[in-house]
Amino acid sequence: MADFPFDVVGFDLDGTLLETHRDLGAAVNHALALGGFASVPADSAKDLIGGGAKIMLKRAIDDQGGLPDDEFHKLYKQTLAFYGDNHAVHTQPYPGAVEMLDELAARGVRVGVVTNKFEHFARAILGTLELVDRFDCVIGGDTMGKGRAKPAPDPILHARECCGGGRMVYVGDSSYDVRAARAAEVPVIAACYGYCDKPREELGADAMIDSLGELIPVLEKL
Ligand SMILES: O=C(O)COP(=O)(O)O
Ligand SMILES: [Mg+2]
Repeated sequence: MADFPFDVVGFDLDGTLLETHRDLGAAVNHALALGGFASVPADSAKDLIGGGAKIMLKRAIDDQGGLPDDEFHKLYKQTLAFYGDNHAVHTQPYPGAVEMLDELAARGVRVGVVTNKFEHFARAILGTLELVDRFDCVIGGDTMGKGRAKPAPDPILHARECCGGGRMVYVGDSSYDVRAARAAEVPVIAACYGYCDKPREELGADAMIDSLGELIPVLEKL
């Protein structure tokens, strides 16, 4: 509808649209076990998410003394292989996600995913959950090339272009998201129910939501 204030809404994936920490945690724990490290409790996995799988595994291993690069790399590959086979065992959309996407579609708003996950994982998960066709684009941490994932502005700007341009807002749960949106000069909403790596007031978003059901009313007031 013409009076909606945004033409495009960009969404982060982990901790914003999808609750993914149990599957990500299982992949990291698989690699930690192979490396002889202690596993991370499922809830603590939430604190490791935001910068992509490599940063997630690195944080977990560095907390236990670290590893030389070549050994780390082997475990990183094992993490990816495990996650590839087990990407949507426990993963599910947050409550209200589907209804909110329906509502945006009914209003003619275009939607894109901008995640730091590899694009093929994001597409596979959204495919398994039968959500992938709802998005006009899926931009992963590898889509734009090295050094151009969030917090760089590139993937958000690219998503806007893929969605036909216009007024965009971005929704994400971590400081990577807020920094990327700021760099892209796009307003940003913090998903405070997600895997926030900072206290909510310190994220520096333009508005905060505690559930996806709050998003559309918040956008209408922004
Ligand atoms: O997998 C991660 O660590 C980050 O993914 P996100 O950008 O969708 O939150
Ligand atoms: Mg996230």
